[in-house]
Amino acid sequence: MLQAIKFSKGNLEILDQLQLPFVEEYIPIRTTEDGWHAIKDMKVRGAPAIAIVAMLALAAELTSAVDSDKLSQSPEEVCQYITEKLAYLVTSRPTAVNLADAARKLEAVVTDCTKAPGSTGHEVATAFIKAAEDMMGKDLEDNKRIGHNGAEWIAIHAAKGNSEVAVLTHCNTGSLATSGYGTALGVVRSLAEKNTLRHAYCTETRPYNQGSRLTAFELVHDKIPATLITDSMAAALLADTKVGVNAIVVGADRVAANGDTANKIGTYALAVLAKYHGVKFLVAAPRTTIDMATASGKDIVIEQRAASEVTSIKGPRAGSEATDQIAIETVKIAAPGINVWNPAFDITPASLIDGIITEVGVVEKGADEKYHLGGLFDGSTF
Ligand SMILES: CSC[C@H]1O[C@H](OP(=O)(O)O)[C@H](O)[C@@H]1O
Repeated sequence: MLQAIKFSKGNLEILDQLQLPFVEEYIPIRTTEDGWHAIKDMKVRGAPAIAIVAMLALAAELTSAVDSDKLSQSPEEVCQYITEKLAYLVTSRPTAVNLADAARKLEAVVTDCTKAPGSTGHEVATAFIKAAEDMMGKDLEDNKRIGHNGAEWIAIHAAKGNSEVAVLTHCNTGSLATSGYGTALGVVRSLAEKNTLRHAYCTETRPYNQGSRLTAFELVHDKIPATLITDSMAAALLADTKVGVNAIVVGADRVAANGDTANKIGTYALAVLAKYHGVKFLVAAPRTTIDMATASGKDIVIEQRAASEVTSIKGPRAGSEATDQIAIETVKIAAPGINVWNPAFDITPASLIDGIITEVGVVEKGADEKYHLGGLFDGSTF
């Protein structure tokens, strides 16, 4: 399986996603500053992946101190250090909730450890490192459950009697956006594993091109029958009855308590198209992406990114050989001087979402046409 993140014996490496799919290079992340910049620069991206890399960057830093016996600070001092570093890491990207959720949970772990009678600074640091590693393992387990739950739901509610389905996905939500397998792309993988996938379609996802560079890379790697389309082709694809798209499955960066969902820019447009064409629209996300503290989509901060991501594009020169030394070049593609708007995400209202696929099950709206997501956390839904 493709691995965006490798963590072993305190050493963290990430696959530099700015160079994919043409160059596969793992780069070391040794400090929280390395982690912050890798997330900000989108060398690693994807809501779950940025949370995992942020926590493991701090874990790598602490491992270095623990292993070299430099950690002489008191439990309180180590806890304070971790708290400050977590607050710094959370500033790297604002929209995805997973990062803030992970920081909150792991801060609670170290706070509890600090309060334990006779605890040491070493034990507080070690508790953090273990919790960060455990988080990565749980994400992979959750993704496989999301994949299964989504594939089962689609077979029942979207296949329209067909034994195989065609699905469209947006952005990258696979092994390159998580600890492995993926969320929405995990549903595609599960459909393929169950031999119920007729074809997968992926959008290029301008301007960062997570779809054409990353999702297409994963689908080709896994030999899943798939076709790349430009974002502007989605409407024509849904209108094509010969293709017969059964469902659109996307990921999420933050699902608000009412089900409104922040996801990659272009998601909202796909949801409107799905509603118009009677195609099921599904959001796939672990519960770590569901933010019960945010009431609705209007309360979600949308990250604005640099104009250069729209006015230029990166890749190897056409015709250059696929070698390890391939040169990634930058090409300008917009008129100098034009203003640019580059929101990284948009909000899809819950009214356009037919189901939210989680690791514990697929949530649908109640008789009141509203999502009641609290039951995902107290066990009352599933
Ligand atoms: C499972 S990835 C979730 C989500 O994160 C991506 O955003 P980005 O590539 O900017 O980090 C995209 O919105 C995915 O759907």
